[in-house]
Amino acid sequence: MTPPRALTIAGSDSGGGAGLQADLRTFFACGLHGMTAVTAVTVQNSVGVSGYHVVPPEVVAAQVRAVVTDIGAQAVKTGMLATAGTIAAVAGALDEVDAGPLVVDPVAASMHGDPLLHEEALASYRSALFPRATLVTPNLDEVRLLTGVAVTSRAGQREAARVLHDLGPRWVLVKGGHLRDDPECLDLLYDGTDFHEFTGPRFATEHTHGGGDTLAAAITSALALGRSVPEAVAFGKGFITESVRAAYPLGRGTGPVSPLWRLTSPLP
Ligand SMILES: Nc1ncnc2c1ncn2[C@@H]1O[C@H](COP(=O)(O)OP(=O)(O)O)[C@@H](O)[C@H]1O
Ligand SMILES: Cc1ncc(COP(=O)(O)OP(=O)(O)O)c(N)n1
Repeated sequence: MTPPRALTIAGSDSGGGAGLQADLRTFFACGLHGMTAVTAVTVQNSVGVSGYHVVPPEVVAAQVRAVVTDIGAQAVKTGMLATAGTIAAVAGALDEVDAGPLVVDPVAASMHGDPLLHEEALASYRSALFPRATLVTPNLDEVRLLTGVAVTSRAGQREAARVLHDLGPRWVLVKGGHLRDDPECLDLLYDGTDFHEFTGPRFATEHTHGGGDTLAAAITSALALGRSVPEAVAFGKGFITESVRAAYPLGRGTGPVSPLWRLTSPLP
């Protein structure tokens, strides 16, 4: 039987921990057929990102059209989009096709602080992509860049969610992984009226590379399977919690979260 399909529009992480590699692993672990529109090729390992090459925006848009018009998609996720030109091309291509709910993870930098987005592209996120999004999933650094709101508490997450929702997305998920003094990890979902809190344990690990990608890809998977946004976020939160629990060290630096916890044991 043909499984449901999801598309990620994202950059490649040569180290395999984040970006489209994390998205594909997650789609696969959730039982979906995953597809990619590659936006950038990063030179990346467990220590950081030493450079990246941007794929021409028209090639990104062509990848989106090629897979959605032939194979079809029940949901789409965006990750590293890198430039204002790519954001405009992605918005234009998604307007031409029916690809289901759109989850926008507005990736701005790696967890090591290496920039993955041109500064002028922040305005394009606000004007071109957020109004089209079913859900946006910023971390607290991205919240500050996009809104100017510096979140230091759970109350601050609510304030930021209100400001982000005014930019046009149907739903906002303000992730709380960076509130390191909070003994739990609270992710806050907002639809302009009601707040929904999703809380999980905070594990004492530095190996959280690809965590934001994995959460957003798990939510995208559940949306592709027809779940509502609150149901999909509840699924995603459970999925990322187990993926952080299963994270492993890699190389000299930071290891990835592991969506593979959901699979059966490896080959004998
Ligand atoms: N140490 C941790 N233990 C458990 N969950 C975590 C931990 N760090 C982050 N998370 C969860 O991983 C997801 C992504 O977290 P966050 O760090 O906020 O965003 P990003 O990975 O995009 O920087 C969120 O669901 C967050 O609550
Ligand atoms: C190609 C690419 N896309 C996204 C990221 C961000 O991953 P990471 O640094 O682990 O941050 P979160 O996934 O936790 O938001 C990346 N490094 N490379």
